[in-house]
Amino acid sequence: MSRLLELSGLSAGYGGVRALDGLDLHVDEGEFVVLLGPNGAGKTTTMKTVSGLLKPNSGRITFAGRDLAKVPGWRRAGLGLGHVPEGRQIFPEHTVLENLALGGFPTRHRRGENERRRDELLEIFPRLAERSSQLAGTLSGGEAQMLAVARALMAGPRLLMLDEPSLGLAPLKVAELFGYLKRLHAEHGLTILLVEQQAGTALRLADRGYVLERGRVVVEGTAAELRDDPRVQAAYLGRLRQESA
Ligand SMILES: Nc1ncnc2c1ncn2[C@@H]1O[C@H](COP(=O)(O)OP(=O)(O)OP(=O)(O)O)[C@@H](O)[C@H]1O
Repeated sequence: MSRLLELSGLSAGYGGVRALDGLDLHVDEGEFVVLLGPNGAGKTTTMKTVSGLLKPNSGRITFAGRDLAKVPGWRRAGLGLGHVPEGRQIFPEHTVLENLALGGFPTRHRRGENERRRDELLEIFPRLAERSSQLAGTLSGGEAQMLAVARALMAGPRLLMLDEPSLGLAPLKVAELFGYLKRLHAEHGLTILLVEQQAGTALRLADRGYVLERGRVVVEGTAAELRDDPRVQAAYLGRLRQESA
């Protein structure tokens, strides 16, 4: 498996707040990797520095063999970096189809390619097909989250980063959304980096994971290793039990 994303010695922060403190992690092509950790550990900040929303203070981000230091944020989607940020950020005044069309914008595909991709995504997310002309602002939370994921996929990313997509969703909707992610990974070979508070669910889907604390990696391993790790169990056991109940 070839290395798709690599962060080495990454430090970043907000004014005087140090959010990432020498972070090292990687995602290989075709992997499903999860980032776990308590509130404020630096998970969202990690994604923001990768997508270019926040400039790191030091360290290096390499994507598909390319140092991202000199690649501005707005060009990173075109390189194959898809980011579904916390809070979805779809365009509420536009329809489902218009949101999808805007998602295809960063990559200049051949004529017809965006339409083909859109139709494929509407097949994967039939609920969006049923609501194709509905305004995005009137979708339910679960539908809006699916639209945010589908919109990011319109650009044909090599890596899809998702920041707590389960936030605010009812358990059944979380299961449905994660079912789609699993399928996109298993059947379409999509590489995924997922930030998730629901550790048990995330570790059932992922190949590998990292636990962050205070901007550093404190545990890393395969999903099975993380599930068996006493530190992960101590931090997440209640949640793991709850989720598997
Ligand atoms: N815009 C900001 N201004 C100042 N400090 C910030 C800002 N965003 C995040 N921080 C701080 O940076 C640290 C890391 O935050 P981050 O959002 O990356 O954590 P997280 O692991 O994603 O947390 P959560 O699980 O609560 O979303 C925290 O201490 C947070 O308070």
